[in-house]
Amino acid sequence: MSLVIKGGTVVTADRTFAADVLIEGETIAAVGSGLSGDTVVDAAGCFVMPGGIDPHTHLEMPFMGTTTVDDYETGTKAALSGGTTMVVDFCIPNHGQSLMDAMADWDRRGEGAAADYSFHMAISEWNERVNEEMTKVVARGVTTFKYFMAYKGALMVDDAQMFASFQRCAELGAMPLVHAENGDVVAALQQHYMAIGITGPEAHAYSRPPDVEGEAANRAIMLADQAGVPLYIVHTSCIPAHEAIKRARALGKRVYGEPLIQHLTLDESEYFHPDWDHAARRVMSPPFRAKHHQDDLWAGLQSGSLQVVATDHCAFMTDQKRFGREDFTKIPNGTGGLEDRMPVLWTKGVNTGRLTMQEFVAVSSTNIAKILNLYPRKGAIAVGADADIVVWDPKATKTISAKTQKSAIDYNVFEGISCEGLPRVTLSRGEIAYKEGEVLAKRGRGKFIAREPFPAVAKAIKRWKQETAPKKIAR
Ligand SMILES: NC(=O)NCCC(=O)O
Ligand SMILES: [Zn+2]
Ligand SMILES: [Zn+2]
Repeated sequence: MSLVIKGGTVVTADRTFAADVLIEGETIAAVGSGLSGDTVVDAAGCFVMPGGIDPHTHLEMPFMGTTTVDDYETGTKAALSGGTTMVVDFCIPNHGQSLMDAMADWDRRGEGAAADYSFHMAISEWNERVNEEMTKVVARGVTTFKYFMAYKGALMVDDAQMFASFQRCAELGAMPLVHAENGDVVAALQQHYMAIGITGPEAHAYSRPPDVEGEAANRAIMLADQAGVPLYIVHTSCIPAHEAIKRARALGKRVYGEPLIQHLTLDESEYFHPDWDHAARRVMSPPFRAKHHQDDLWAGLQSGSLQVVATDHCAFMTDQKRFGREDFTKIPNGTGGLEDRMPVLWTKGVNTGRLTMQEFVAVSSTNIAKILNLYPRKGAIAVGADADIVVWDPKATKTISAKTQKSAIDYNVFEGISCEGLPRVTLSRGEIAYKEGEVLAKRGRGKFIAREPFPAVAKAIKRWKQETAPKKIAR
């Protein structure tokens, strides 16, 4: 069976051109003019782009005493409805749990996926067992490890643990990802605000100021450089963290930054809202920032110092947020965004002239496919690539509302935002997964995508370090 997407304009990260796209089975068989197939998808007036890849989600994740409500089924269906065809989710072992046991838990969760997915593995302790198990994790196709520099007493790791584990990443050709916030300072500031009686969601923002993120970003960059690994900094939300990344890149370090669609479009005033529920629903870490940080993040995407737009989709219901009614430190951290990332990014990015269409494709799909070693299987409109494609109607409009969303969450942090530019059809490995308002993809059709390590980067960094290492003077 073949399918042809006819009459559209193909947009990739580097080109825009009129072409049909022929799909045979799960992959792209031809890109050109006058193609025909058994099934025709009409793309007249539409852009045909690689499906989005969201590299930062927390589906059915136990966290802060509760579990996120979007599981792999509802989460990936929400993603498909918004033009995202792949997610990379965080596998987070319980304290003391073996990495491979945790992976088995996440494998079970992943069985519900309607779209393709992959994992990052969190490291929240360091010992011989973890050291050895990292090899098995990489052999399983999970080549990125996540380190939380915050969440003291729970997931947080210290510098010695990170450094040892980053060195192991270097040996394995794996890449570390960091949540960059100084967890000791956050914990102290949280205690301070509770002690002086500022117990509401506004204190969440007060206790996590931008410099706390900037310091941790700088520290993680230094540790990665000393260990000889590339580094990916998740949810880069503010000027100090972005400055750290810019400085590192200007010095030739392979450091990547990932702003979230929330940080690009929403600001800290949300936490000052008089309605407690409204403010608490927006509690996530790092918090939304003052507006001038947004301009800086957009500039990073424009200039290439930031490469990827993600969501950190971590959906807690209002009732779960209310666990922190008397104590903001108990509000589960996390917001939604999977189905809104692409429409909001298009509306606030392409429609305002902040991003070109090619830049949109780059930051929503192709760049992360390259960074995670998924390219060109994912993130490309090219012969042989998986047919993960979005047929994007730039004239279609909607106003975001929790009432009509696919996600299981009972509110939406983008509520009321009018979007112009939406998926008409989303294809996942050649199958029509979403069409004009309806998700057609079934639970369980999503596949786990194993990824290869990055030995070339590790080798290049190692070689350069040898080249530039301090040398004994022969006398
Ligand atoms: N971001 C957030 O607030 N929740 C999810 C966990 C994390 O990524 O820090
Ligand atoms: Zn985080
Ligand atoms: Zn996260």
